[in-house]
Amino acid sequence: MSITLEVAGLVKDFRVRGGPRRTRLRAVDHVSFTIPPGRTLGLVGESGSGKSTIARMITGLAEPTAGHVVLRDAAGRPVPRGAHQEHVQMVFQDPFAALNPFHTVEHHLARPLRLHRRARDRVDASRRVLELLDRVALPAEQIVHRRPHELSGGQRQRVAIARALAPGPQVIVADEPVSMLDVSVRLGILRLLARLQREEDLAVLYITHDLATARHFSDDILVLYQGRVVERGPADDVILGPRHPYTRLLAAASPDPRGGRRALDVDPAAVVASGEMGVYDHHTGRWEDHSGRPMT
Ligand SMILES: Nc1ncnc2c1ncn2[C@@H]1O[C@H](COP(=O)(O)OP(=O)(O)OP(=O)(O)O)[C@@H](O)[C@H]1O
Repeated sequence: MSITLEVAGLVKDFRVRGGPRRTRLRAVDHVSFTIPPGRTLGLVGESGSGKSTIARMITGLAEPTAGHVVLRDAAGRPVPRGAHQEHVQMVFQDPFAALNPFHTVEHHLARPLRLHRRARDRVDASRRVLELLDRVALPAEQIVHRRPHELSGGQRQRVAIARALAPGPQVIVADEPVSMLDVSVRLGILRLLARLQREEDLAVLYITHDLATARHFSDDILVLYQGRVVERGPADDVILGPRHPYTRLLAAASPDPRGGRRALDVDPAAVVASGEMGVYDHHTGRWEDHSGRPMT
């Protein structure tokens, strides 16, 4: 089954501790996007811009203050809320924290298989566990009885990806899936996610603050600043021809692939001053306000 992820007008407010009652922080401010099957959307923005909060609302770990997360089947019908968990799975930043230190690789994978009725019995579950490990290019027989601390960081993240695949999801939310891994294994994990996406026609939300991998592994990019979308469009257009001062700042501050860091050519104050600017949409080639109306 192919699934499209639709996020419409998503808002999340948090109560600020210690402040006067009713003080709220708007962490996510009317964010909308659609990810069809077989596409990757890169969600970029610096720390605190609201990326993880969006991921948590999509996967049902947090309730939106307003707005909707809708999954649509190939005929455009919404999938009932109760079935979301089976269709949407998350890959977290820290695979060590995401896995239980007391349980073996087999346990981590057999459990979701049984919970989501993807295995008939114990024998079938064991067979499918080996298949899952194969799909994430791990030496199945060698590691199936190991515990998380007996694996390398990259292997742990592959196990976490295998676990995310166990329920047979059509949507994967990958929240900074390589930022805690050794640089030498990052590319391998991103290529694995890209291969799985092609093989399974998955809709992928790739959350990162790294513009270079966002460009390489995403079809489209959405730039988030203080909970708001400020720029969206095809990955190359956004990264190579940024229009919003904030995206320009991000692009200027990101490491030069030839080594070293580029000097900032945008004044951060200009970014703050542009807080009232709208969203630049490369698909339409125009500025829009935050409800999608063209700005003059
Ligand atoms: N449970 C919470 N209670 C109060 N404020 C929160 C909570 N979770 C997040 N926030 C605030 O919401 C804003 C967005 O946080 P979020 O974690 O979504 O950002 P992020 O872009 O994912 O950052 P990072 O890359 O550091 O994870 C931040 O200002 C954060 O302090």
